[in-house]
Amino acid sequence: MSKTIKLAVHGAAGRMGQRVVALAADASESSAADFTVVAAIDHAGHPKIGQDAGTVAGISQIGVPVAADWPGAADVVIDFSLPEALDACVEQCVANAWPLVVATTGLSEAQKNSLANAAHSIPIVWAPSMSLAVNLSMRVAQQITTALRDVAGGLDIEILERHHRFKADAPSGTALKFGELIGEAMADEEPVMHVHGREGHTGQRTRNEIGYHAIRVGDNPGEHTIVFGMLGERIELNVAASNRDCYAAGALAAAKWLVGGNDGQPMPAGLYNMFDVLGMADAAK
Ligand SMILES: NC(=O)C1=CN([C@@H]2O[C@H](COP(=O)(O)OP(=O)(O)OC[C@H]3O[C@@H](n4cnc5c(N)ncnc54)[C@H](OP(=O)(O)O)[C@@H]3O)[C@@H](O)[C@H]2O)C=CC1
Ligand SMILES: O=C(O)C1=N[C@H](C(=O)O)C[C@H](O)C1
Repeated sequence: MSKTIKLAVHGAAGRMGQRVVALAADASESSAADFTVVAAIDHAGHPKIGQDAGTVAGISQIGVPVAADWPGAADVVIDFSLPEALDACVEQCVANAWPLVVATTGLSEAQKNSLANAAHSIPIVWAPSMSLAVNLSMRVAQQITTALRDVAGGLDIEILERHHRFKADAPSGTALKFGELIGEAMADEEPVMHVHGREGHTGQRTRNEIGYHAIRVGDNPGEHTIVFGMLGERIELNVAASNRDCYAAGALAAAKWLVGGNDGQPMPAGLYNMFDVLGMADAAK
């Protein structure tokens, strides 16, 4: 029998943590052959503490309780938690030399710096969206921006994102990443301004701004629309999740990549993203 990857899930009782546990452990899922869930970690006060993580995730029992303690051994950790929970997770991974996938969004600048520091000693994949379709759309958005940035009459770019009513951060990490990449592709002499919503007498829109609009409705698992507006026509690039499994599957792919790289060798310490995992790091920008 081939060796499976020992996976610890941080934020295991949450919406995303449950889907990671389910995809990693459910025998009907193709990725289950690769992983053994060895720890399902959440905070000590969580009402699901002590319950079987498989049951919590809506699958059959996996013999691993949701617990606040870290395991004695793991090959890799996937984190879908809260910004305030992330620091302890990073500390554990550094102390134990565990590779880490960070999916949590809404991180502070200090937390981004400490992730970069931690990546001197362990390999980390950090991305605001683990979805293949989203990451591919980011590359497409860069290409559209490059192609149209000097169009006669000018180009206006606005980012609309829709998420479920429970989401804690706005705009989404994905929207901010779209904006960062598009801003680089705008490559104007003037600095890009990131404008969050508009209200009142705003005056005319300037050329060098990117607008962000965060919509919170019902149970939407995540949708991003990038509007490229010109005089006379527009392009709308829309990427939408039907459920959370695109993110969970992407996180598992990232975990597998950290442990086995592209050639079966573990990835060295460093800060990686989903472009690296998906082989899109060098895609035309
Ligand atoms: N990169 C990507 O592809 C994606 C990223 N995300 C991001 O992942 C994060 C989680 O999303 P989601 O699953 O919807 O959120 P949830 O709130 O459903 O899940 C977070 C889980 O972490 C728990 N938690 C809180 N504090 C701690 C702690 N100190 N230690 C361990 N666990 C803790 C929460 O418990 P409690 O409920 O009691 O607070 C909850 O069970 C968000 O930042 C979201 O934006 C989401 C989807 C895709
Ligand atoms: O909270 C969510 O649900 C999601 N958050 C991520 C983000 O902030 O970009 C990714 C995805 O859109 C779902």
